[in-house]
Amino acid sequence: MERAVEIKNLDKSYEETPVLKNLNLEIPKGTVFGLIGPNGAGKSTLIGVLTGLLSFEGGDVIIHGMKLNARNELEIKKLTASVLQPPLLFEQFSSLEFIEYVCEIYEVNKEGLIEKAYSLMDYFDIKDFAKIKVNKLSSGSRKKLAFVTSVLVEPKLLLLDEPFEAVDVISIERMKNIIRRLKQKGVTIIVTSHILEVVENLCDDIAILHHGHIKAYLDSVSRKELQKDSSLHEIFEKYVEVEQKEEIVDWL
Ligand SMILES: Nc1ncnc2c1ncn2[C@@H]1O[C@H](COP(=O)(O)OP(=O)(O)OP(=O)(O)O)[C@@H](O)[C@H]1O
Repeated sequence: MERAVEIKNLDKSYEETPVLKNLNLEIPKGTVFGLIGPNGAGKSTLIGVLTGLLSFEGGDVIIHGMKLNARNELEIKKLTASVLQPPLLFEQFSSLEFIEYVCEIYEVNKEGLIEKAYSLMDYFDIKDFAKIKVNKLSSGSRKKLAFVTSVLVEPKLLLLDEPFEAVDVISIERMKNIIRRLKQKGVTIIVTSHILEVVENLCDDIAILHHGHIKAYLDSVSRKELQKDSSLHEIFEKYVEVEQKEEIVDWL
């Protein structure tokens, strides 16, 4: 199986604090990959490293066979799009101006682009905001605008950090439809989410990240085996060794 992403012995710290520790991970091409883990596990940091926005101290990150370094950075950025948490938007642009600006950076073919942008905005009920400034949008609409833009730049690798957070249930279903459609077209999608039901039914392989380590890698075979008797929620609890703390709120 070809790999979209290979991460070898990755070390990433913020100042003196290590966050990703000797992390190894391989993500198959053309799949939807779920990255789950408790708050502070390092999911956004890992996504940030993959976007090329965050530097790292040790190890190798290889995307589509290219090592992430100064020489390949631009080429890798061109084949990668992301929805970050919080989404990275330009506040003084209108939604449509933002889309057009990002598409220009990615050198997307302009023919039919506006029509495509409007149809996707319509699908996510943000068409009425096309001429509205980004800083006036609600948090859900901001997320949807970031998602729509990331689709329009036609990436080979799509990084989605909490794409469903703040998004209504109808739009979550529609995002899932688009993600499945992109997968059919051969795009690799990496998704982080705390909504395990969505991860469970959307993703192929799933990794559980905890304290900067991959605690479990669930591929289709191990998922079938483990999920015979347990839900993803139970598997998650097991791997992150959830501490029972009910007595702490006894006073309530
Ligand atoms: N810019 C930063 N400077 C210093 N520490 C940071 C910075 N960003 C994140 N951290 C720390 O790194 C650790 C991992 O954070 P990260 O945001 O990657 O986790 P996460 O798994 O995405 O969490 P969540 O589910 O809460 O979004 C946390 O301890 C966090 O406090």
